[in-house]
Amino acid sequence: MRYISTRGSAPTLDFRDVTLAGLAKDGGLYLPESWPSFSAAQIAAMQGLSYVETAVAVMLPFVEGTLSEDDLRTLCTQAYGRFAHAAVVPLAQLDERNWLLELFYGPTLAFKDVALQLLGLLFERFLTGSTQQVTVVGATSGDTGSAAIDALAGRAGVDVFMLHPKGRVSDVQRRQMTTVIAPNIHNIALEDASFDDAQALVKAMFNDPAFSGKFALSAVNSINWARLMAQIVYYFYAAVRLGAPERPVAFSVPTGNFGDVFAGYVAAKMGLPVAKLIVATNVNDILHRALSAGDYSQGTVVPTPSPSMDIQVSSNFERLLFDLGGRDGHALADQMRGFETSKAMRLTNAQREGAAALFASDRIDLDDMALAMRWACEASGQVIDPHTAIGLAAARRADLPADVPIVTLATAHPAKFRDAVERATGQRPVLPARMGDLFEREERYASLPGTFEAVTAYIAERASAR
Ligand SMILES: Cc1ncc(COP(=O)(O)O)c(C=O)c1O
Ligand SMILES: N[C@@H](CCOP(=O)(O)O)C(=O)O
Repeated sequence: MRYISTRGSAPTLDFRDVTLAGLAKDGGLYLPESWPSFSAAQIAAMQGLSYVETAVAVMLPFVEGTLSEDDLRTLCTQAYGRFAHAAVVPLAQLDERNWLLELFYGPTLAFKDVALQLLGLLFERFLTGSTQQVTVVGATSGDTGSAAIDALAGRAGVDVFMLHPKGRVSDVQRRQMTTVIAPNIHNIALEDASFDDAQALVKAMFNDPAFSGKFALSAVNSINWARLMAQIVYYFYAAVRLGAPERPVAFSVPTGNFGDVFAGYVAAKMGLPVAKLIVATNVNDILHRALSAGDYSQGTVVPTPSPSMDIQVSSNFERLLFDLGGRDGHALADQMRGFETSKAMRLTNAQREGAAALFASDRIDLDDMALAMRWACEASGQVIDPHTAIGLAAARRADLPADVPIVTLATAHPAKFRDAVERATGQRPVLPARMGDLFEREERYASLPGTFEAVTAYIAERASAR
């Protein structure tokens, strides 16, 4: 499989190089040059497969030419062996039509582990025995950072610099990052910054050829294709358990950077019968405005109890616009440059019509989020986190035929956001025993102004030039 950039002028890469590359050299995002597809019979054959075997079946076409089927199976067995549930990502039923896909049984209690546990092993595999060293620069609103740090701490050949907006992540999220004291892990709290500021800094570092070349930059955010590839798997895994390929299934996805739901789009492109992908945002609603009215314009980020979705520039939306717009990299590069200058953009008719065929969207405010948390408790005794609640609120008011099951992606364990959960439900979720002594551990991080100069100087002092 070869990978191409959304902006049409970066070199095409194989799976190994795309995994280590991060942002493409033309500022675009990589994606496969064509979508692999499965027949109904091949999807039916996934019924009854374990999570690991489903992962091998779904991901094999994407790694072709770089990893053998046995290599992929070994990596998936190791990655998903760390999950604290035999099903890896179990389904829980809420009522006749609503289901939760619980994606938070990994080491850091959020769906990011599903992809990052595998990505950590892929980095190790691709760097072991080579003289290549990489510097991972990442931006996080809490969950990517903790999952990436768990996956990469202590690994040879990789330094990690993780930027989070100071004071805008939960205490559990922050401690999961800042208490990992490994020589290759560097946490940076950006003062007076949002996640968007952190993400913009990461992209600026990639777009500075001198800096990115000198330090061999690499990415763990969902700009990295391998992140999304690993997330496609659970759409197949859930849908075949609920009757696919005979029965279409809808998914409601709490959304920020559009990575998780883009993986659902890819699953549909690969032949999975997806009735609808519901894009659920909090009040930081750029994606809802884009999908419902064609208006992709950046607002000011408002801090909410679902901090991981406090995002107003959704990186992976570019991948969707590219695919829906006929994969014209030069036209998309113009459109994205316009957005970068004016902070606003209109979707083309082709993009709007293409999106409307598969996507619905909703914006969930604080009251509706809290109502969904209380409903889940009352309907089935489930305590859910604020991000999952946003997905569930959107699922419950989606306009879909009554016989279509709706799977809400449960993206984080409620204990990661225990203050917000307690405020909404009166119940304080307890951190799983495997989180051990998180609140007793020493924290270590640097506080820096959110400027390119301050952050690159900090990285340059600590990362060795390659
Ligand atoms: C708990 C949680 N839910 C939902 C999201 C949104 O996912 P995405 O950015 O892939 O849209 C995130 C962060 O990305 C998250 O950490
Ligand atoms: N919600 C994310 C933000 C980064 O998104 P990513 O999927 O692009 O890594 C987080 O928790 O850090």
